[in-house]
Amino acid sequence: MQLTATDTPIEGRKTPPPPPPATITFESNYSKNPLGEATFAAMCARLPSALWQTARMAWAIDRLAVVLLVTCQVLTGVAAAVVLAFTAKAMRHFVGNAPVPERLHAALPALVIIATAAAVGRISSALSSYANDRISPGLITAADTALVEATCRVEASAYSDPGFANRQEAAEVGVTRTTMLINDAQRFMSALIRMVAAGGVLTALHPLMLPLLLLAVVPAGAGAVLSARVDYETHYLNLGDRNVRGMMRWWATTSRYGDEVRANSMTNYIIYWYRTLSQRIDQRTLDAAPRTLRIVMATSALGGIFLLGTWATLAWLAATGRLELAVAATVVVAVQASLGALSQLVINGAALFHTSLYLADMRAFLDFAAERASRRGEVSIPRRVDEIRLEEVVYQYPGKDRPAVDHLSLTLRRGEILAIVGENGSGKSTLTRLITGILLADKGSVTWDGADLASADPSGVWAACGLVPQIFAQWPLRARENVTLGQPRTFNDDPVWEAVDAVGMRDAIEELPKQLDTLLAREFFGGAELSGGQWQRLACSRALYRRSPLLILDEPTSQMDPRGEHDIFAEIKSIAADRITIVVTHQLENTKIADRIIVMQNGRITEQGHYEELSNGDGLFAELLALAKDR
Ligand SMILES: Nc1ncnc2c1ncn2[C@@H]1O[C@H](COP(=O)(O)OP(=O)(O)OP(=O)(O)O)[C@@H](O)[C@H]1O
Repeated sequence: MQLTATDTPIEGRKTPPPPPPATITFESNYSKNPLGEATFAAMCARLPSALWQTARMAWAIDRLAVVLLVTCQVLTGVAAAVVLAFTAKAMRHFVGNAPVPERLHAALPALVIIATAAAVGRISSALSSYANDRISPGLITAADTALVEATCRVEASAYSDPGFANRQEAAEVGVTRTTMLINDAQRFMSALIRMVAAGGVLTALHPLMLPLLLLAVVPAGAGAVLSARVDYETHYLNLGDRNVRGMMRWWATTSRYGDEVRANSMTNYIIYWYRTLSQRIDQRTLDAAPRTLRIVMATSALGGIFLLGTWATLAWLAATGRLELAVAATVVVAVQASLGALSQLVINGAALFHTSLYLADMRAFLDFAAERASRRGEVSIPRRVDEIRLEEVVYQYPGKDRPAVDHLSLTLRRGEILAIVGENGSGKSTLTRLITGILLADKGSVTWDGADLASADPSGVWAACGLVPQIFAQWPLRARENVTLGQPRTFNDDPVWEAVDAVGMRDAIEELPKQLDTLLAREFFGGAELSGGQWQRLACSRALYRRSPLLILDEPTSQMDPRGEHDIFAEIKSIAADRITIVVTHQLENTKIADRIIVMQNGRITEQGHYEELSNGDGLFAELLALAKDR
C-alpha cells in the first residue's frame, strides 16, 4: 500500500509523510513504571506465590476435579514406572539362554503386569484430561472476574498511577495463560513421577547412569528457561504497543465511531498506523529469534556431548565386562525411558516457569489493585444530607505540575441548586469528583454533614449520589437496566417509567421493539440503537431514578434538543427542594435556574452570585455570556 497521510492527498501540494505511531515509553516525569524495575530474580521470587494462589483458585473452583487430577497424575506416573520396571524384568528373561517357550513362560507374569499397568496409565491419563477440562474454564473465569472486579474496586485516582494500563494489560495476558498452567503442571508432575520411577530402576542397574543422564538433559532445561526469559522480555517490551494497538483496534472498528472514520477519510492512516505498530511488535519478536536460536543451539550441543558421554560410558562398562550383557540391554531400555522422562521434566519445568512469569504479572496487578482499593473508614453518611462543606481543598493529578483544584472553599445546603461554570480545564469536573468523594482531597477537607469523606465508607457516600458525567456510558443492557443500573430492582416498572417520563423518553422507549426489555446495543442481533440525545436523556433518567440527596449533572444537555433541555431543567427545578443539586454547564442561559453560580478559573472560584448579578458584572461570566451571544 502506498503510504499517504490521508485518503485524499491535497492536489498540487507536497505533504509530509505520515507520522509513525508514537513510541510508547515507560517513563514519566515523576515516577518510573514499576514493571520496568522488575529484575529477573525479582520475577522468579514471585513465582511460588503465583503458583500457590492459582492452585488455591483451582481448589476453590472444583475440589473433586483437583483430587481426580492429582490422583490420576500419580496413577499415570506409577503405571509408567511399573511398565518400565517390569519391562526390565521381562528383558532379563528374554536375553537368557533357556529355550524360547521357557523364556516366554518365565516372562509372562511381567508381560501381564506391563499390559495392566499400561491400561491403568491410559485410563488415568484420560481421566486427568477430563479433570483438567473441568477445572480450566472455571479457572480462567475466576481469574478474569477477579481482574475485572479488582479493577472496578480501585480508587479512581489509581487509574492515573504511572503504568496502570500496562500493568493491567500484563495481567490480562496472565489471565489467558492461566489454563496453560494446569497443562504445564500436569505434564511436569507426570514427568516427575515417571522420572522418579525410571531413575530408580536405572540407579538399581548401575549407579553411574542417572547422574550422567542428568548432565545430558540439564543443558536443555537451562536452554528452555533462558528462551522463556527472552520471550518474556520481548513480551514486556511489546506491552505498551500491544495495549495501544488493542485500544486503537476497538476505536477503529466499533460501529460507534464508524461515521467519523469514514467521513474524515481516516481509514488509510489508521490501517497504516495499525500495520506499522504491528510490524514494530513483530520486529522485536524477530530480533529475539537469533538470541533464542543461539541459546537452543548451544544448550543442545552441550546436551548432545553429555549424552554421547553417557552412551560411551555404557559401551565401556559392557565392553570391559563391568556390566553383564543382559543387564546392559536393560540399561539401554531404562536409559531411553529415563531420558524421555527427564527431557519432559526439564522442558515442562521450563514451560511451567514461563507460564508462571505471566501469572506473576496477574498476581502482581491483583496485589496492587488490592493495595489501591478504597479503604477509607467506616463513618456512615446520613440518608438525608443537609450540608456539604469544602474547606481549602487542593487536588493535583499525578504527573501534573499544578493543582486542578486549588485551595477551594464552598458550602452547599439542601434545597440549593448550584451552577458551576468556567473555561475548559478550569477544574469543574474535578470539583464534582471531590464533592462526590470519587477523588479524595490532597489537602483540606470535604465533609457531608460533618462526616469527612476521607474516613467515610465510600459505598454509603455513593449510594447518596446521582451523577450524570460528561462522558457517560451507553450500556449494552436492556433499556430498563439502563435506567435502574446501580439501584435495587422494584417489583413493577412504575418508578422506571416515572424516570423515563421525567426526561421525555416515553415515546422513544415505547417505539422500541420490546420497549423496556429492548437490548440497547445495535451491534447485537435483536438490539436497538438510540440517538445521541436520547442516550443522554437516558443517562439523566438513570440519575433521577436514584432520588439521591445529591444530584450532579455535568453538561447534562449538551446533545439535547431545546425541548429535551427545557424538560430536564424543569424537572431539576421541581425536585430541587429535597436535595443538593449541582449543574456544570457551558450553556450560561441554563444557569438562570441556579440559586448560586460559581465561576472557576485555574482551580479556584473567582466569582459567585446570581445570574443577574454576574451577567451585569464585569467578570469572566459576563465576558463568556457576551461571547455566547456574539454570532
Ligand atoms: N484524569 C486526569 N488525569 C490527569 N489530569 C487530569 C485528569 N482529568 C483532568 N485533568 C486535568 O485537570 C485539569 C482540570 O480538568 P477538569 O476536567 O476538571 O476541567 P473542566 O473545567 O471540567 O474542563 P471542561 O470544561 O473541558 O470539561 C485540566 O488541566 C486537566 O488536564
